[in-house]
Amino acid sequence: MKQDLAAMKDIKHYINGQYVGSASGKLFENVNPANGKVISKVHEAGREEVDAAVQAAKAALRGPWGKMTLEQRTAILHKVADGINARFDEFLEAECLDTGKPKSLASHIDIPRGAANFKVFADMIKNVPTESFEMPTPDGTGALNYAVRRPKGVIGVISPWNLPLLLMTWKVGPALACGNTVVVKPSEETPTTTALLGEVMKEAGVPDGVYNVVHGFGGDSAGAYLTEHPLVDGFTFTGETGTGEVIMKAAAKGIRDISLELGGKNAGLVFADCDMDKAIEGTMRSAFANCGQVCLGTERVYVERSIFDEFVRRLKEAAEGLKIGPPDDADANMGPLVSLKHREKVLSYYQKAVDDGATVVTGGGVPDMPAELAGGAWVQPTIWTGLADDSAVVTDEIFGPCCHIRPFDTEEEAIELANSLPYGLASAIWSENITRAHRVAGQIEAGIIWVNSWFLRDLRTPFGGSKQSGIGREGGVHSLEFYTEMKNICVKL
Ligand SMILES: NC(=O)c1ccc[n+]([C@@H]2O[C@H](COP(=O)([O-])OP(=O)(O)OC[C@H]3O[C@@H](n4cnc5c(N)ncnc54)[C@H](O)[C@@H]3O)[C@@H](O)[C@H]2O)c1
Ligand SMILES: N/C(=C\C=C\C=O)C(=O)O
Repeated sequence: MKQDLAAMKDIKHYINGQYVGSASGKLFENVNPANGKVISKVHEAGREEVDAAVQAAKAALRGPWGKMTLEQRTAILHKVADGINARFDEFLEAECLDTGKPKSLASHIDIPRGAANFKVFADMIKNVPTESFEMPTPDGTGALNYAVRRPKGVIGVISPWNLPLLLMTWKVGPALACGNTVVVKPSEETPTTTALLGEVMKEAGVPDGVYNVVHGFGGDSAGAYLTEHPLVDGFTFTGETGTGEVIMKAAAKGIRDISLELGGKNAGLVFADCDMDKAIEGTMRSAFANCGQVCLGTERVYVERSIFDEFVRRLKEAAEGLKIGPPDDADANMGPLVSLKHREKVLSYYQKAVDDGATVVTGGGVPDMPAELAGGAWVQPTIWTGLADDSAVVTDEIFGPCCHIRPFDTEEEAIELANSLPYGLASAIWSENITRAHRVAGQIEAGIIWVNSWFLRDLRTPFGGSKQSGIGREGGVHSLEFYTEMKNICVKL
């Protein structure tokens, strides 16, 4: 059963505990974004494969998985986490081949969190209480109410390409901990680690049909077929806001619940009373980490006027100090974008910035790379100033290694600027005046606020976006709320 990575040249669906190809024989290419070379061929699921996966997931709810005790289920999820860690290097290699991200990044974030997401929720579900109420009744004997949690059923999981294993297991971990079964449709850009996880699930003792994977695209492909399937009981989606709208519409047919983690255009607020070293280090990571392909990243930086010139100069210095290179380059701290197609989008904004009159502080184009990497989706880390607040570069999510820096004069102005867009995902506030930091944090219209930090993650906390950045919260008990149905039982005494 064990397929090493080399065998993953032909990435099949994982349905009912088996790797299966598409009946249509339709395949698409999985390309290495660091050099443009084809890594593998991937089977594109038709309605037939998606139906087989959903039927397997439905049946598994009534099989051994549905009959297991909480202890048995959570013990298996710990084994899944151990299985990922036992094959750490394979997952690392697969993730970095698919995304081009530096191994130094994926080995600290993507893969460890891929395992942790199973352990955290296996432990959480064992310790979360429900509720009970005693009530009086006219005849004086009273009644007892108590609530119990039950799995929602078959969960459709649709995940993005920027943190493929992390963001997929951030959903699959709690979904399985709560006793559900899943059908996962990973991004067409990054299929491998989701496919590989099927082997780990099998080895850990996850019964067939509990974890299913179908590959393909969105509209008119596997993604849409999954959201249109009537036997799916709920959907959890992470991706672009526009895609979230489409999925929400599909979920409405049959009244299926949705959890949406969507796009953002996050603001960093840098006050003159900040610790400049911290603010530069944090803003540099939030603008350029993962080649700027992090939903929580900062693409808008608002800096108090008195320190504006110094901040711009130092962030320029930091950006120009980044080492751009392929995953195996131990010194690289920025890889390529995920695809040439995504690079076209990012470079169109680089051009738009110039057309709109921006000052290009640094970057704005494509770096010179060695011949063997010339086919990769490389871009320069880029900083702009001088754009109008309504420039598309300042209002649209670009999802690349770039940010626009704008001065402000008052706290009220900074808050108004931060809240000026329909997005509301995350924000970072840099100030050593803790009263001010708390005051400003309470007024920013976003789901996730960091003060003097960025991407510091406690997995028990509520994670999600406001406004057009999402619906619902993941993390801690908030995930359990989505992946279970609460049932109240009232007993007349
Ligand atoms: N809020 C968060 O936690 C979070 C985290 C990571 C990424 N994101 C967002 O994700 C986006 C980048 O990821 P992406 O480009 O993969 O997003 P995307 O919306 O293009 O695709 C995400 C997933 O949805 C699928 N999909 C696309 N159209 C579909 C349809 N009509 N029906 C069903 N499935 C469909 C894709 O195949 C992919 O698997 C950015 O906007 C980023 O902000 C948000
Ligand atoms: N959901 C999480 C990260 C999202 C990153 C977005 O690109 C997480 O850390 O749990």
